[in-house]
Amino acid sequence: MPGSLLGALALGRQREDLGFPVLTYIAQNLRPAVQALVQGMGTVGIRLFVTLGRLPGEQLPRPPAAPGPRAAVAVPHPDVPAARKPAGIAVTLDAVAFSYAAGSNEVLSNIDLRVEPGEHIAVVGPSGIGKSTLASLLSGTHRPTSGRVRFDGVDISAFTPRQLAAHRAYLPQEAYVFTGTLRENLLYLRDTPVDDDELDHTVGAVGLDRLVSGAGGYGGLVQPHQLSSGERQLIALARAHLSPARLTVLDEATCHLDPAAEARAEGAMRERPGTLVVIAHRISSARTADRVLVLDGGTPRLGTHARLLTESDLYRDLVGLWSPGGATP
Ligand SMILES: Nc1ncnc2c1ncn2[C@@H]1O[C@H](COP(=O)(O)OP(=O)(O)OP(=O)(O)O)[C@@H](O)[C@H]1O
Repeated sequence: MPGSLLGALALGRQREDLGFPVLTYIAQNLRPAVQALVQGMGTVGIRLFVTLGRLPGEQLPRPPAAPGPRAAVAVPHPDVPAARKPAGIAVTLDAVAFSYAAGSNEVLSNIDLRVEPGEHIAVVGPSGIGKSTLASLLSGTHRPTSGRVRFDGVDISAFTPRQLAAHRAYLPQEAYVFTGTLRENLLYLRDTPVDDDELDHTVGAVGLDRLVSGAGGYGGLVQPHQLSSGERQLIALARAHLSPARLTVLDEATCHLDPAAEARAEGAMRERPGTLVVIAHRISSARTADRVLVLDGGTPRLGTHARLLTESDLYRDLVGLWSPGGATP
């Protein structure tokens, strides 16, 4: 691998949680050719097949700061449990469109979406449909070509990277861990003191206990290259759990964890106060979400798992193919 690419990868790792996922950009640059090949084969079935590689199940073999023009209107959605409403950010997309280059096709067109404060949304859809692009737009790492993204009614296009980082934690697939103590790594997004009780709570909830004891406690030194991909993801998840962010966007941020570890970590993020958007890596993420956003290239559908099973052919296909025994809620 050329030195410059290694340097760029290192830079991407350094900045990912602050909204500069250079590594993600590099990875995405390699995607179009592969996805063009798959899409060129021209069947929805093939695209679903690729997507199901990201939604593995037990029975399937793994296949290859100024107020914006619109004030925040806190109208709770009836599907959102009342106990979780107060703590999170309301995220709205108004007629959002995005293309990666001037004159190229829009990856996302005319997207209207409102995520309620404290709500947990899972995003599903065929490979290459724009889920990661949506995650980047929601977290402010990409700016819409047209339309607006708002946090609590405020257009985020004027936010500085520091302001964005104060509002939301964005975790892409490749987790950033740096050489330093475990405590330094865990508190990287935190600007207020944390006592060991709080650290213990997060570590226990996310499932990082074994790594903490292996490191000899929070003062133990962490070397990124000595950790597995899953361990790095757990550190990044614990860091987000400890952060003040009221919006967390997980873009396949648990993909290197086994199903049990993923369920535990995602459960911890779900219990944490705040709004949560998960680009679903397994269909279990969709089952546990308040609502699921199905991207299919047309108008996105947003609904509960149960409702989508009856109303969305694509969603039913995804769930049914994941679980051949039947698409049961
Ligand atoms: N940096 C980029 N430059 C140009 N095109 C890109 C870039 N990143 C993604 N794309 C294209 O945008 C489209 C949507 O990609 P995106 O990664 O958002 O889809 P996805 O649904 O997350 O896919 P997957 O499930 O495979 O991860 C794809 O056609 C992809 O090739």
